[in-house]
Amino acid sequence: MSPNDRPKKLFKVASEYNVSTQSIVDALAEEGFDVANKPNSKITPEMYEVLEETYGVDKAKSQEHIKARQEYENRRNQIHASRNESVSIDDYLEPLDEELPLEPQDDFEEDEGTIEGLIPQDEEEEATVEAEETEEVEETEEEVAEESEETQEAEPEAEEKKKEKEEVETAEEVETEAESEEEDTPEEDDIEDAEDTEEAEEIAAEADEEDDEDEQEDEVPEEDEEDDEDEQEDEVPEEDEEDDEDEQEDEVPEEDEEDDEDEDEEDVIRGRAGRLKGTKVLGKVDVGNQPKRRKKRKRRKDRDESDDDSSKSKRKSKKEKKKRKKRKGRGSRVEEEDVEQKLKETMQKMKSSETVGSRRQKRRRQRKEEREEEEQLQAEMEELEDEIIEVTEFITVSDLADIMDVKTNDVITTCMNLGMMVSINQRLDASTIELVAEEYGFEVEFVDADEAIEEIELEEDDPEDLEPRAPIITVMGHVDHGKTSLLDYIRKAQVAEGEAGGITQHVGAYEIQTDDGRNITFLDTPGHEAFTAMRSRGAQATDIVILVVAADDAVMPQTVEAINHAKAAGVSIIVAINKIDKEGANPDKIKQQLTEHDVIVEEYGGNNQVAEVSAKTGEGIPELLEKVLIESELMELKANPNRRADGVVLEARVDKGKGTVANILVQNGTLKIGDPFVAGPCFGRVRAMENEHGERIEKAGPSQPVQLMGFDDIPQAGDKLVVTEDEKMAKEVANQRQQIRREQELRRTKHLTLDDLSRRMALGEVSELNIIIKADVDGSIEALSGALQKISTDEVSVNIIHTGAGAITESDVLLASASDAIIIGFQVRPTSNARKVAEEEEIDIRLFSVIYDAVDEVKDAMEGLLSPDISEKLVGNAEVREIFKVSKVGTIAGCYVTDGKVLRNNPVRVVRDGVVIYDGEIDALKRFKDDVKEVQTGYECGISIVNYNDLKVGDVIENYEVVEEKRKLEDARSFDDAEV
Ligand SMILES: Nc1nc2c(ncn2[C@@H]2O[C@H](COP(=O)(O)OP(=O)(O)OP(=O)(O)O)[C@@H](O)[C@H]2O)c(=O)[nH]1
Repeated sequence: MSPNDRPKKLFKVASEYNVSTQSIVDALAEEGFDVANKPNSKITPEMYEVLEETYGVDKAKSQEHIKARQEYENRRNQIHASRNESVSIDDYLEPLDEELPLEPQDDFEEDEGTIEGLIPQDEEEEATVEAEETEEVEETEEEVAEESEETQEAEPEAEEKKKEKEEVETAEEVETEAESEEEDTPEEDDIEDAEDTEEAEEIAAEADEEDDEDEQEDEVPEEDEEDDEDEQEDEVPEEDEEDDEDEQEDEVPEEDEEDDEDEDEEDVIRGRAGRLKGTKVLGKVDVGNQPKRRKKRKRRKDRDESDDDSSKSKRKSKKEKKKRKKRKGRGSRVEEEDVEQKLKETMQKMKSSETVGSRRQKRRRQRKEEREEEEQLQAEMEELEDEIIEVTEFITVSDLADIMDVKTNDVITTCMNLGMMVSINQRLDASTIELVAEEYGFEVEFVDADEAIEEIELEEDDPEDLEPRAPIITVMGHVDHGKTSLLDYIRKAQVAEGEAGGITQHVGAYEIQTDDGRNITFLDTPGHEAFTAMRSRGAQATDIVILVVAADDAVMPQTVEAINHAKAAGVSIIVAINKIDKEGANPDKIKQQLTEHDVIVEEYGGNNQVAEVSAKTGEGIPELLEKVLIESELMELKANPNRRADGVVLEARVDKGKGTVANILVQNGTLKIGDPFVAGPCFGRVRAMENEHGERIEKAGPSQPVQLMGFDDIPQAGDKLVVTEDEKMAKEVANQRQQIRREQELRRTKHLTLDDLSRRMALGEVSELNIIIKADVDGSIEALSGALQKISTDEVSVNIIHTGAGAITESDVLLASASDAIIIGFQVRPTSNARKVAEEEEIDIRLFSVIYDAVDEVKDAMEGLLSPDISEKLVGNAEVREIFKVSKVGTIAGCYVTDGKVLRNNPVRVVRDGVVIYDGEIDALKRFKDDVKEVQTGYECGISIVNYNDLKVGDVIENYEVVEEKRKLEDARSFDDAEV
């Protein structure tokens, strides 16, 4: 996934642009994006684009700055590196042809070849040995150079130079001492003063090597300038890249002040010296001075005494060779020029070889860098992977700490810093987990506990195995429009005819057969309540809804509700315009009215089939059934009867004789006697099955309703029943589900609430906020839904699934439950039934008297800022039972306190038929003739309201108080964000 496809978090984007989160929020707000100033707020690619436009220039500038800085650093490093490499003499030589295709070793052989010309044949062997030694030294010294380079890169230049000088001095000392065999060991102490022990050891080792060479040289009888030259040559291989110009130049004149003739040779020597590195060489230069020689001589003397004859003779021959060479060099001018020429050529080639050498070094360094880079990248990748933690919601503080590998106390402290007091075993909700994890640099992926343990995977059917199945129908419609009559008619007409004895028992659904032998299954609980109650448990049994509308009536509130419920479930709607036998039946009017609710019948160019029927006469019913079958064909409803069955529990109860029985609708596969199954948190084995006629059956195929026995416990309507491989598995899954259900019941609210919204958003569970609006009048509904729809964000869109005027009913609550919606009531109240169901189903009902309060509250919830400082609390209700008109005083309502209590000083609202009609204050609260401060439930009282005399019997006087709520975590968080 490209980074642009994925929303970024606000705080990351802020740090990317190096601006405050508030600035980002403001900038986005200007462009119409509403983003909460929370670190974890998601910045979508679209917002990111906007920010790129706003801050892109700054970002580019800062990137340029970074780039410039990097370039500067690179340049600086290069200078360092090249200084280390180029301590060579090359800098003082003519520029050389880079093209020379030379490998160092070959070059060297070639060099030797060239040297051959000037070195007598018998010296060739020695020259080769020397060359090999040089190679070795070069290799070692490259490594040393690399190390020293690394060290030096970190040092300021001035210091570095100083250090180099110190090194030179140290090395000189080392070298000087190294000349003496006896002093070889103690010298290491000095070397340790140099920057690297390892390097120093090498220095020592090389010093030893040089000793050998020097010894050989020293055996030359005449110790004069020629000796110096030899020495110089021997030193050459050890010249370090780090050597600096001055040092190099200083050495030479010191060594060879008088020897003008050897000037060119000196150049040559410098060239060779440059190729080989090592601070020790510089020491050697000094060693070339008198004291060194003296030491050498002394040592030679010692050696002479101890060495055996063979070594003596060997050295002698070498010395002689050298002597001859020198003398030869001196002997003729022409030869000298030749030598000069040859040496120059040699140097050129050597220079090339050196270039190759340094290239090799560069390559090596490059490879090293590449390797390091790769390793770093790898480490980063691993780190990134490590950064994502997978947790289930409601993990305890200590478990979270364990997963993040931090101390529990630290997590507790972090929570405190975030404004939460938590204990070690406290379970954290999703948004808190995310916030805490973020503090430790972790990204959270929530794993659904249900998913985590769900072991039953329903395998996909091969399309070839699928066979058409009967459609499953639910009949819905407004009260008294004829749902039951229609179902009854169909049942009697279609079932009673075909089956002897008709339907003898209630199995929640029944199958009918049309004249041409095709089956239709009807769920026999009409109305959307049952349908929605089932759906609210995650089960959808219905394929098609028959929407019954009485032709002599009109599209009524429950018709609209039924439409909304069906649409929310994504179920096809077939309209049955009933009671066409009645006078005044006007099917066209119904069709027209339905279009207003997006149910457009075919003749009006829509997709909804319509049948005009009479449940009384049976007219049009065959056509209706035909249309149902056409619809089911269009829907290609198919199932595979040859597999393990799955289905849905329609209802369950305990039967005295049979034990737990449940009505099951088989949806796929074939359910057989003996099948082990799991249904929600229950499990069992099919002991017996009966059809709707009370007959025992051995098996039941797709779309077939059965009454099933064999449960270990009572399942709930809507639980999914799945046949498992064996009973053990069924038991395991059921147990796990039980555990999860228990935990879920303990921990989480069943349905979405505004308080819960930000948490659910953090879990990624909510992408739309479903709202049901109930208000006093249509005008309020429009205003409210318009305002609410506007606050949709990219993250969460506000989806108004149902609106209606009047009190909040049970049906509204059930729809909210099935669609995971919240209910917003504007100047209306829930009916007592609705209130009860809402409590059971944990549906969030919010009541408002000001439209903008409603909008603000939803907006705050979406931004995770919910928990208003001020809220209303219902104190009690009093029902108006009698009205007394008292002149000069006004209307006094004789009331009965139905619940809670009525307090004299609290504000009141007058609610009529679930709709708030007045909001005001109590003028007088009386028990008999006494003014009282409060009246408890079950007592009668007299209430008069300031400036309101229009009270009627049946009104409810709602007594409420305004409470100030403590700020919650979200608020604390928002303060923190403001500081970010
Ligand atoms: N004339 C005539 N009367 C009908 C027809 N269908 C239903 N009725 C009558 O309408 C009344 C209500 O019918 P029900 O079937 O109870 O209506 P319902 O929609 O099931 O009503 P609830 O169960 O209260 O929701 C009954 O008195 C029926 O006899 C019809 O097609 N024609």
